[in-house]
Amino acid sequence: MSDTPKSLDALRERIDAVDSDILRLISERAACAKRVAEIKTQEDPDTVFYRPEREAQVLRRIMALNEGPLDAEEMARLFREIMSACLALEQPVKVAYLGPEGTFTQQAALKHFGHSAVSLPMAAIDEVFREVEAGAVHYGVVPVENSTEGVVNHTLDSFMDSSMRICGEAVLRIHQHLLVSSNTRKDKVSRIYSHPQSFAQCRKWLDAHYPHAERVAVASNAEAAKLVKTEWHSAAIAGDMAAKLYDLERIAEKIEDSPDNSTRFLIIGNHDVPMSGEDKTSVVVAMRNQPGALHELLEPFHRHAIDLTRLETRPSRSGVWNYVFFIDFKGHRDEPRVAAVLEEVRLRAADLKVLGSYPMGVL
Ligand SMILES: C=C(O[C@@H]1C=C(C(=O)O)C=C[C@H]1O)C(=O)O
Repeated sequence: MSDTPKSLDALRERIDAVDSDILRLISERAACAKRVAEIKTQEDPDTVFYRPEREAQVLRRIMALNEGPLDAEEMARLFREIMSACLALEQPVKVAYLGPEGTFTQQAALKHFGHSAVSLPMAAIDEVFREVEAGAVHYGVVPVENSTEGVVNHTLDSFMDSSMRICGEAVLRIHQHLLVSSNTRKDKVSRIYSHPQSFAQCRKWLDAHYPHAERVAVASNAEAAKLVKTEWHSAAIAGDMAAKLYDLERIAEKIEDSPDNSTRFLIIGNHDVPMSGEDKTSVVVAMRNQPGALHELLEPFHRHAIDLTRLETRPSRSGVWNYVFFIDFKGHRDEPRVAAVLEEVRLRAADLKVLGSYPMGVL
């Protein structure tokens, strides 16, 4: 900016003027979003205002237009919050997540929907599914895979019995910290609480730094953080949200063994999402138990040059030696190429369920 003023007073004056512009523009944007909501209501009185594909497009556009000095992700996060606030004017999105409060899943929910969403903690993954199914909330957020520890089987299994659709995904970088309370004797830590996944993600660090401490697995990191408050010889492994919520001190930060430790979460809802331009599709397929079944299943994807992003095998609950495959791939079910593959797979499979086509995670 060549016309940036030089003195402190002049710069502050300039910032005030820019803030007035930002304020006016955000208000103008909010008024437009309100008007969109009115039009949607006229078209369908029971409409859900939130549109995952449109929000993904807005964020991608902002990231592409951004020229700095803020980086594109930081800018998109700001716009994420503006959209969240605009939407809440009409109807805050209600989201159930795998709780308790302070878990990484809550962090993922707020990252995806913004802080104006109403987030409600559930005690178990199937409860999240049930809340969405019952219409008590608009969406649910559940973890599905971690880059270090692999798949969350419980989430995949829940899809087998449910008619819920996948409406989005969110990927979160996971940083684990060793936390203590103000009562803890830091030199006397003999017990560490955490969720089994977190222990697994920090195994080498723990072996090196606390080889003799007892490791006690609990239902969530937030639960671990809570327990530490009551014991002078205990510490917990958990993330930032739990540390803040329970007012704990980090005595060691980012103790995960892998520097790019991340977890993928799925947004579940009860409707199909239109194309956003960069989408993924998730399906579950049951194959007849015969030689070459997996090859037969994957061949159409290869022939149509469809990019598989994940393949998981789970034992089917019906029949001892039958397997089901969870497959994620790039593309939307409304694209002719994807529709053609799905049709071929349907003919070869004992059963095919499309869990959803949804925008690839933006943030
Ligand atoms: C304004 C709309 O409704 C909601 C708000 C959006 C926004 O603030 O940009 C985007 C999509 C919807 O979640 C819309 O559909 O365009």
